Amino acid sequence: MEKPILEVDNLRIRYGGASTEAVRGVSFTLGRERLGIVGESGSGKSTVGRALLRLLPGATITADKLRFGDLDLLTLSEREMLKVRGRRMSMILQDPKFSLNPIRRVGDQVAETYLRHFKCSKAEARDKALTMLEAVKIRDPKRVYDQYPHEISGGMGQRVMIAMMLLADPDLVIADEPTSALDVTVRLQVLNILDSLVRDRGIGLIMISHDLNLVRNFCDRVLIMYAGRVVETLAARDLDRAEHPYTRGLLAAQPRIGGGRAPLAVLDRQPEWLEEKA
Ligand SMILES: Nc1ncnc2c1ncn2[C@@H]1O[C@H](COP(=O)(O)OP(=O)(O)OP(=O)(O)O)[C@@H](O)[C@H]1O
Repeated sequence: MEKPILEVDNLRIRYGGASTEAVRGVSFTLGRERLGIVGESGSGKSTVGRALLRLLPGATITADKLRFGDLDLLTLSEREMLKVRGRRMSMILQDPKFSLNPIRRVGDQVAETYLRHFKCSKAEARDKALTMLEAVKIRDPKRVYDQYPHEISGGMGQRVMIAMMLLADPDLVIADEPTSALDVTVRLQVLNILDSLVRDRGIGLIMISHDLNLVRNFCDRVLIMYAGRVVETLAARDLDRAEHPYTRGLLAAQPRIGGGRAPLAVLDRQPEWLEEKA
């Protein structure tokens, strides 16, 4: 069997000063696949994603295992972590506006990412950046290269972020609600690009989302998180056969087109869902 890209065992995260853990014993492995993490707001999805990149200043992260390829993410020095972040492991966030520097041209920011990771001339980095903008289906890459972030649309911005990430050729991409700020057509384009990364480049992709329909259609497997723990893991195609009452509740709370005017189900939470061994 192929070695997993990521192995997470009993991951626990406590924000400084918090009385309870935000993540309570999460375990999963990731191969060259699309893994969805879903759950309501505050269930700990983003905290898990950021912990993998060790982007949680002030939080305490413990685990029985937190391995990324041959690296132990728990013991890696910050200096070594700098080589991993953005190079071997990347994150795409919901809104590219917060990730791009507003006062620098888009293309220069992409080229700079390449210069940061690889030794080459500025002209080579520019060529590489243009190739990558083209690879993410930006039609006029030379024009976009010279634009500022406020001059491009959200969908274009998201593709620029993906281009930046691709330059480094990562093994793992964590996409945190990457399409929720996009309209449906652009959303599909961005999903297609992410999908081809998994199929053509063999990366592992973690897709953090609120959207059960999205993960059902896009992912291979899904982790359902509730109050900091994984309550259920299942193949995306089996989502409708989920057994945990929380997952069933989430599914029942999805609005359906053509579903008539019946009131939406309200999730009735049970105290035992909070217990570590459900
Ligand atoms: N920087 C922080 N400091 C303290 N507590 C935090 C911080 N970030 C998140 N939390 C807490 O950790 C818990 C998990 O939050 P997290 O953002 O991971 O959830 P989420 O499932 O990703 O939610 P959302 O879908 O709204 O992004 C929440 O209780 C949240 O209030």
